[in-house]
Amino acid sequence: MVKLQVAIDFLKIEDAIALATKVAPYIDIIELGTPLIKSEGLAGIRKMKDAFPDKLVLADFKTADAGELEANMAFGAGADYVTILGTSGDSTIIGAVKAAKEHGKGVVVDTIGVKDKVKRAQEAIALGAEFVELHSGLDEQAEEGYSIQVLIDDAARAGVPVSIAGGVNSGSITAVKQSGAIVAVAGAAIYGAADPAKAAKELKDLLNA
Ligand SMILES: O=C([C@H](O)CO)[C@H](O)[C@H](O)COP(=O)(O)O
Repeated sequence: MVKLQVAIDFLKIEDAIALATKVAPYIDIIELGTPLIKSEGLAGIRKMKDAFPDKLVLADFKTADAGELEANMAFGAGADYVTILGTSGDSTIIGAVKAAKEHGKGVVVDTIGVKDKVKRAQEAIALGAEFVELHSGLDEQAEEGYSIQVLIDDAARAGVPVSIAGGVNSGSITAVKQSGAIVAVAGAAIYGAADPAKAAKELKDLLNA
């Protein structure tokens, strides 16, 4: 079953927890987005995990250096996953994986800014990442001509466990599922919807169809 991850790009943890409360029945992984973590810090991760002890919580650190140290910070605060940038050196990923093993948690390597996402995904899994996020960030999505199809094609070619993030919505999530991705990440399609619970349920139903 493909997991559904909600990416929460709010700035206040109270707003993030209120959103998560609405959508939790349909969500497998709750992601604290990078802006939320910069705004609320490690305390925000702890508050989210305390509110949802039975959900997987992902801290979207996008770590570029000091992989072991930063991963230890995230796991110590209650995160089940931490993201490390694929553009960082192998030693950064290796350090984070070491921390993950010590905590019984997982590293997700984020390919934002990586040119050859398929190759880096394969390398990251070989280094011990649990899965790789094939990701086009908010700025890239705003560029003219952006299409999530590139990520969907990469996922089908990667042959390793991947998630897809970068404009997943009700129009694209079936293709995301068919690509072989193990996690579909949806941010604005859920938190920007008039009825986030309805939007999350629709995405979950499409994944389960
Ligand atoms: O990770 C994200 C971005 O870098 C800002 O933190 C987004 O949450 C991710 O791209 C998913 O959001 P949507 O593209 O809005 O689905």
